[in-house]
Amino acid sequence: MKIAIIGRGAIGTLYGQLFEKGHQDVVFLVDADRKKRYEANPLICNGKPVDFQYETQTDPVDLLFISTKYSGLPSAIEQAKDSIDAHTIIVSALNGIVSEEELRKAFPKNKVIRTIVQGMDSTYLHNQCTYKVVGELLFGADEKDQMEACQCLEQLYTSCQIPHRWVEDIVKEQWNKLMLNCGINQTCAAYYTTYGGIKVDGPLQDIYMKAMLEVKAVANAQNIPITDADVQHWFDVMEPLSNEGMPSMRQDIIAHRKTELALFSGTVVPIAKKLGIQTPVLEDLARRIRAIEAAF
Ligand SMILES: NC(=O)C1=CN([C@@H]2O[C@H](COP(=O)(O)OP(=O)(O)OC[C@H]3O[C@@H](n4cnc5c(N)ncnc54)[C@H](OP(=O)(O)O)[C@@H]3O)[C@@H](O)[C@H]2O)C=CC1
Ligand SMILES: CC(C)(CO)C(=O)C(=O)O
Repeated sequence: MKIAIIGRGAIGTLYGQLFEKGHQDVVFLVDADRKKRYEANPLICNGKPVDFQYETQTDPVDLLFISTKYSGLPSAIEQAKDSIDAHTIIVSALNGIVSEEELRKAFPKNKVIRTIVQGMDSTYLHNQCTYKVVGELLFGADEKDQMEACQCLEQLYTSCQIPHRWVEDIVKEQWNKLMLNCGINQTCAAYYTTYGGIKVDGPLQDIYMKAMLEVKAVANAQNIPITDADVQHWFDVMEPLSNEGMPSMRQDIIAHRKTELALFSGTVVPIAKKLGIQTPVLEDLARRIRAIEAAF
């Protein structure tokens, strides 16, 4: 399969390597400046140089895999235009639920398959990527005409030995992950804390919990069946994480990068308002994060 990846950071590097190990034809689509920069400074992954191929444009690919942060999505869409055609399947590894919607608007002839990547410990900073745990990829159809594309992805991920699950209800799974991100990412970011700070009983854990429950209420009002057991599950998943670890949004704040707030409270609060649901905790977290960003 010919695969183009846009976004050579923690996630793009990890999946680029897995696709290449699975003998796929992988190219990273980049603008001219990045091409120059990437070719001059080899990427180091887990201590070894990685020789990816970088192009500004290529013949239409079978799969377009987008792994920029949300702030890079508009330029990734522009970048992709000349390297896809109607047969190209599009996958977005971005957190949240809106990147697929934006990609469907930009590329109405293509199958954009809802996807979640999770559980990896990949980090990327200054041309260095490290990971030990590859995590897993969840995907699924939210419309009937996506079955053929899902079958194609199932074969690809299996042949590349990429841990994956083709799930029945991908919309529910995406809201479930969104609930975690709205809670843990935003609380750690707004209150300058790590996983350790929200694992102990106290006001921060309360905020984390209340933010998740607000997302659950918004999901349930749209008949998306998130349960209390799903909320509890995230508490159990987060428990063994190291106290010093921190979610991506807190890392963005430390690095003075624009956060992905638009994917979290920025997505849920407007939906809640339309449904007449109160979301005071999500709104307060958003205010705090905007204030931190404004002071960069
Ligand atoms: N990291 C993780 O463990 C997880 C991440 N996610 C989600 O996955 C997404 C990607 O995250 P992550 O990999 O951590 O992000 P990174 O910041 O590590 O990587 C994003 C990369 O995208 C590149 N980029 C931005 N715009 C363009 C463009 N127009 N053309 C080409 N490249 C571009 C940047 O390149 P440059 O460096 O040259 O500016 C950057 O290296 C996010 O939505 C994140 O929330 C989800 C689950 C886990
Ligand atoms: C699951 C979690 C919280 C892992 O840190 C994540 O998705 C993120 O950091 O963005």
